[in-house]
Amino acid sequence: MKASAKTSQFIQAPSIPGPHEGYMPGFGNDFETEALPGALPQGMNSPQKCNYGLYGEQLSGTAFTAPGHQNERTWCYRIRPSVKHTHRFKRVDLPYWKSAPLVDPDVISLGQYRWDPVLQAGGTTWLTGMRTMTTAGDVNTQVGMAAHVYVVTDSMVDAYFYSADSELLVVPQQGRMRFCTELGIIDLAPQEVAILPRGLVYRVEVLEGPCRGFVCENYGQKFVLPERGPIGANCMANRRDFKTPVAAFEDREVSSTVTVKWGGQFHVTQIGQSPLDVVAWHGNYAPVKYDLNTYCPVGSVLFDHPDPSIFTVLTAPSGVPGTANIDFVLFRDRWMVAEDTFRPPWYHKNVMSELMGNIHGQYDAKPKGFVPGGMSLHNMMLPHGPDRMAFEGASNADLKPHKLKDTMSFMFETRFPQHLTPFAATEAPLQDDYIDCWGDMPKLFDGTPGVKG
Ligand SMILES: O=C(O)Cc1cc(O)ccc1O
Ligand SMILES: [Fe+2]
Repeated sequence: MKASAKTSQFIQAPSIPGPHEGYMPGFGNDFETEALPGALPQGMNSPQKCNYGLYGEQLSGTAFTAPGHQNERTWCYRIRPSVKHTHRFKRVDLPYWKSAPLVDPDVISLGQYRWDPVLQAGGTTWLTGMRTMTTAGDVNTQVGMAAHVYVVTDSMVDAYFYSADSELLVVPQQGRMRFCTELGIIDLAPQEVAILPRGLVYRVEVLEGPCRGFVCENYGQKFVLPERGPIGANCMANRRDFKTPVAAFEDREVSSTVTVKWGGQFHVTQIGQSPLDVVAWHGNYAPVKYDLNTYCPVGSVLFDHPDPSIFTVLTAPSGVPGTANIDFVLFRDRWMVAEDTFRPPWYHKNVMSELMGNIHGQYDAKPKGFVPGGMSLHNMMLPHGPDRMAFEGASNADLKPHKLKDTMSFMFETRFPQHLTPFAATEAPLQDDYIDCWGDMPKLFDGTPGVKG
């Protein structure tokens, strides 16, 4: 695949190996990083004059008075204050990037749905290539989420974006992208994920295209690591495997645009320079990436299939304990060892809504039809489970230890019903025959005791 033009023009301290290699480990740590020596004030946030003539500016990710363990903010030392970047807005239309609430009377959302991978002609950027599949909750009251699929072929050139509405969890499935952000650079490939915090300005470059993947747009409280409970201090996602970029900045005076998502609408402003001009920063509100292959799955070691919450990578709380606004759940390669057990996911009806995407390989409950790049939706209280082929295979399998190889799928699970967008219902490659995968499930019951089928 052809690499698109690269536009990164960052300046970093000579000791830092290179934009794509400079990351700091930890989740929610208090980091400090500077791209020029001495740019970061020590012992205080607001000196009368900052070194290098920089401006000090705070980015508040939570309310000032949020409890200490949730309070997130970052102090930026930048060439210009952000207010010089973003004013005099004009409304722009990005017709495929939708926000909740969006309940189209012509669209039926209840049901079991599955889509083939979305394909698109070229010429799309991070903004124009975003296609909303479902929305849930309400962007204005900051509850719920949207699930998107993107196809991106072109880099954003002198064009920048931020979402005031949401943090974005990015799950690439194909291609490689670079997120050039105010706080540093994240390179992202399939089987990695990134979180772009609410309010953070960035542009997206295509390193190897076309790029396709999924985005969970979280309108609510930020993603955190789930409680491990009796599992203890280790396994599942470990904090040190999350990587936050070191400071990197651009000092470029060139006519540019900043597009802002705010209240479900998009607005653009024209500026005369790159807004990625943060030379140094410290704080705990920052973008992060995570390699899904570092996720240490814990599962059944004797019998039965535990609830999939055992595979939660990240959870965005809703305010109701244990009932997430969003859980991000990973089904990766692992050993299946349970004895005398139907090993795939059980048949299920759920108060939560389950949107799944396939990143790589085959999913055990759906050996056919749920392909990499594809998505499925099993909405609130809509039954689902293994298809006939998976049921028959697993009911008759020789239950020796078996490794599920070449498999990586995920779930965005929300407590709110997910509403299909018109794009998901009509333009996207919806599989009309999806529910037929259960249509010919045989009746095995014949009134007599004993094992059947
Ligand atoms: O395949 C699914 O739809 C998700 C799922 C996974 C699992 O391990 C148990 C139940 C369930 O619905
Ligand atoms: Fe389920």
